[in-house]
Amino acid sequence: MTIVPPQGLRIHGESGKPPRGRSLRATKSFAPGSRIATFSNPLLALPDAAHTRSTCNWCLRPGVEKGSPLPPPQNQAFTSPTAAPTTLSACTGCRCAVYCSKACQMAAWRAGAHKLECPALRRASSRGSGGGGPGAGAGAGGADRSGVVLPTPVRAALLLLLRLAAGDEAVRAAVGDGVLSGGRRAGASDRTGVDVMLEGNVAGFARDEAVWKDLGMQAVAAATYAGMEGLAERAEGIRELLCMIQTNTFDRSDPDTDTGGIFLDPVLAMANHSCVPNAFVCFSGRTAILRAETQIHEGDEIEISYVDNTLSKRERQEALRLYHFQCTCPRCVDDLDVYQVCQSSPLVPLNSFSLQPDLIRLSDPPIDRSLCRPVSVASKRSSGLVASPLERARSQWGDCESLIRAKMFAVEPVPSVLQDLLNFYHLEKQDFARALSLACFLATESHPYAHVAPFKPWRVKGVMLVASLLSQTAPLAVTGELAAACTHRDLVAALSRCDQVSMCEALLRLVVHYGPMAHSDDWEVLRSARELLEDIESLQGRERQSGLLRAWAADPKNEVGRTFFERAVLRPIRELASFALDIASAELGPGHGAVART
Ligand SMILES: C[S@@+](CC[C@H](N)C(=O)[O-])C[C@H]1O[C@@H](n2cnc3c(N)ncnc32)[C@H](O)[C@@H]1O
Repeated sequence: MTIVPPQGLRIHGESGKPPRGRSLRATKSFAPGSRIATFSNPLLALPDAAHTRSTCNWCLRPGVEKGSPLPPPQNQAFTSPTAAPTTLSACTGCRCAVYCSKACQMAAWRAGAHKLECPALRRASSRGSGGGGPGAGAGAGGADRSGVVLPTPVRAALLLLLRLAAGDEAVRAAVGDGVLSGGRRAGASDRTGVDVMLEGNVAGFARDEAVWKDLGMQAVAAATYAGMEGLAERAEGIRELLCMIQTNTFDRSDPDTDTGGIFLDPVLAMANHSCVPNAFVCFSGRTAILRAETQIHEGDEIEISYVDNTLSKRERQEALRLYHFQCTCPRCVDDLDVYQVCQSSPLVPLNSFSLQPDLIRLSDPPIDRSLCRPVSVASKRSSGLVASPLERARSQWGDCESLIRAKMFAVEPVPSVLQDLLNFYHLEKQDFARALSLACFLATESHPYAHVAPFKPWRVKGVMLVASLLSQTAPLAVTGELAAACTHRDLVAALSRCDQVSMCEALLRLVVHYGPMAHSDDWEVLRSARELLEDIESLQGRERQSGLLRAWAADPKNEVGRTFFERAVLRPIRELASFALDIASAELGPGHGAVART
């Protein structure tokens, strides 16, 4: 079995060799936003336990299981407005895995080893019904009448174990033979010339007693369901396998498109981490796409960020603990904030076609660090225990105040708190005008500094959200219903003065331009934008505005098009954004609930 890295990439270095083991290197240059490589034959691509019944277990498309009640309405900004939910049917053998078509079921049976997994899942259902089987406490999962849903790492280990025992060479190259025997793992490089044996950081995991114990329970569960129980050494080998899974598996969750799952490819797993990465990974079904974030030259190491790299140093280091290394990237060494990273980024000029085309402002932001005190508990993660987005936002508002005084709107937790409040207005209260004001603020004052490349998925999604909210407020403004739906009189008045349709069209043109670089041509967000743009283009009487916006999109320096964009799009977006902080302070600050009415 020869593992060949995709064209444009090679694996460099030796496993376990300080300071960072092997790495991925570019064998040619890549421009920002370009596709470096596609990985479409992964070792593992599975829904996580929470999504096992709401995702096709082969193509990973979200859907609804036959006979289940429809889920609550999705965030319409990110899903195609005309798309009907995909129907999923359960495998009649295990009653656990669900598929969107016979073709997917067949593919999973043959290529995805469901043939091996199905009897093991049946075994798990019969032992674990009631949720009490081995490993049931090791993560999400549990049993119901439809068959057991195993915790994600247990199912991943089970599948790899079964494939290994069946002589699967790709699995053997990645995890070695020792997993089955408990002995030292045999190197794959002896046979293939390319060492893709996955790093497990076993000693690092073993240092944490609680984690080690949990991995041990998961190993016993996987061995039991695989029918391999009994050998203590084997459970040790499987615990090592679980360490490899933890270290190398990507989380492909995206709450905006309702996807959740894991992905493992032994070549992509060779990419090391940096908090100022030059590449990023996105997922489309069973495929991972590696894209250049900055200009990459031949010979450069490809570095991705394993964690949300807009977080503070302390939070990034906390999130990186799972990987057992100390990050020495320039951002960590000098403890740079997102504004400092942005100021020195070579990507700033790309923003001339964006919602923040003022390049001087990006390079020299109008912030005052002296007004900012250290944030005490800023953590998106630790606040996850708080019940609702609104409560979470309220609990963190205190940490935002000094950052807001310093005008550092791109530093966490400000963007997360405003996003939570936006979601509250959008999805719970359906106050689209207030949600729109917050979305305009984030898209102009936070996202461009935190994600300098305008093709970064988070930026594109932020623009799409503004467009989608405008598509909801525009008809309400025409019928006069906006004032009834939103009590903020000045905001409603400002919105009524705007040419909302032109604003929406301009934003959709940005999404359609950057979407393929952010992700792929069949990205849900892009599909949604194209549909909406088609609807707008078919509207009568807008030929002049559409012509000007087309000219601006074709050449952002075009004088006439640019002037129209600035007057009809940018200026109103800034005006709508100007209400955002008052809205937030009225809703989240002391005496909250006294929502501004003027
Ligand atoms: C997904 S693997 C990456 C490939 C790995 N270097 C190898 O040889 O298998 C993740 C592991 O690589 C190492 N690693 C990744 N980024 C690193 C960095 N910036 N500095 C030091 N070690 C790093 C850590 O051991 C981490 O747990």
